[in-house]
Amino acid sequence: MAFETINVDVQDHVCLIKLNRPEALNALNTELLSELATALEDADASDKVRCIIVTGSEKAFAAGADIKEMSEKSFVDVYSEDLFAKVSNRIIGIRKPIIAAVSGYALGGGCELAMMCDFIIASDTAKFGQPEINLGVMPGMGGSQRLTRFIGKSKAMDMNLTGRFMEAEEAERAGLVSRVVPAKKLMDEATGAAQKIAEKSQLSVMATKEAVNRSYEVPLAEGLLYERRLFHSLFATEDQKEGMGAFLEKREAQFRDK
Ligand SMILES: CC(C)(O)CC(=O)SCCNC(=O)CCNC(=O)[C@H](O)C(C)(C)COP(=O)(O)OP(=O)(O)OC[C@H]1O[C@@H](n2cnc3c(N)ncnc32)[C@H](O)[C@@H]1OP(=O)(O)O
Repeated sequence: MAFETINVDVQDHVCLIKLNRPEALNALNTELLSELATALEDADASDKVRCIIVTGSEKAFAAGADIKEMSEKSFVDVYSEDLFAKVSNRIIGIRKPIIAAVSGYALGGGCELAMMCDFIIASDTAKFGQPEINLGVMPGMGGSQRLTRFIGKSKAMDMNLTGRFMEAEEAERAGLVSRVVPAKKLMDEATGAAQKIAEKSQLSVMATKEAVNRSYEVPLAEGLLYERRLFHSLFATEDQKEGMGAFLEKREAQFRDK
């Protein structure tokens, strides 16, 4: 499928989705959000893809929702369309792992998009923020909820209420970002991580993603039970026999996703 606002490339089982509206710092308009969700769903359904990377440009992962597009909307428009919720639900429904490779600005919806991915690898130039407060609104795609769970109330309040940007190093310390690397090495680092994931059994990868995400939704006892059930269920797979057998035989495992 041909897309106008994103580029999609699949190599070695890794699908790279690059946001491509440089003239607007990858501002998330309706077209881009819809193309992104479609590309993610395509990758999720493809046998050729085992891990997904979402990235932007060196200057901007995404500078937020498209303010030009939003500026004329009324309550009735945004309430009826509910665009951000619809797109968010499509993104969080993806079962394969998604890495956000963030360089430059990840603001508003850009920061929220990165947080919907499974983990964030940032370049040392990355800047995260929820500056919606400066526009007379507030986050509408998870910035008041996910950010608070990721970095705690105090920092989330600070970012949401002052609209300040958080540099990569602080974001790593706060737990928003898993690794920070020099800008030039960002894509190598993200691709390396994606390839590592792509070598594992898809069954244990998907179950692990499901279990970690579950921890944000349910009390600990329920989460632990969910984890245990998934752990037990993996013993019904050939990949469990292969993984443990390979360890004992001191060889590389050859997973078949069965
Ligand atoms: C999803 C929700 C519901 O949570 C809501 C949101 O996401 S609201 C949006 C939140 N984001 C912002 O408020 C950030 C807005 N952008 C900026 O503050 C600045 O552009 C910057 C700090 C990221 C970069 O500044 P600078 O280097 O000076 O570049 P600019 O000249 O400002 O931008 C270049 C070009 O891009 C356009 N642009 C940037 N961001 C957006 C945006 N979010 N929507 C639409 N267009 C955007 C900007 O207007 C410039 O275009 P031209 O004026 O040159 O045509």
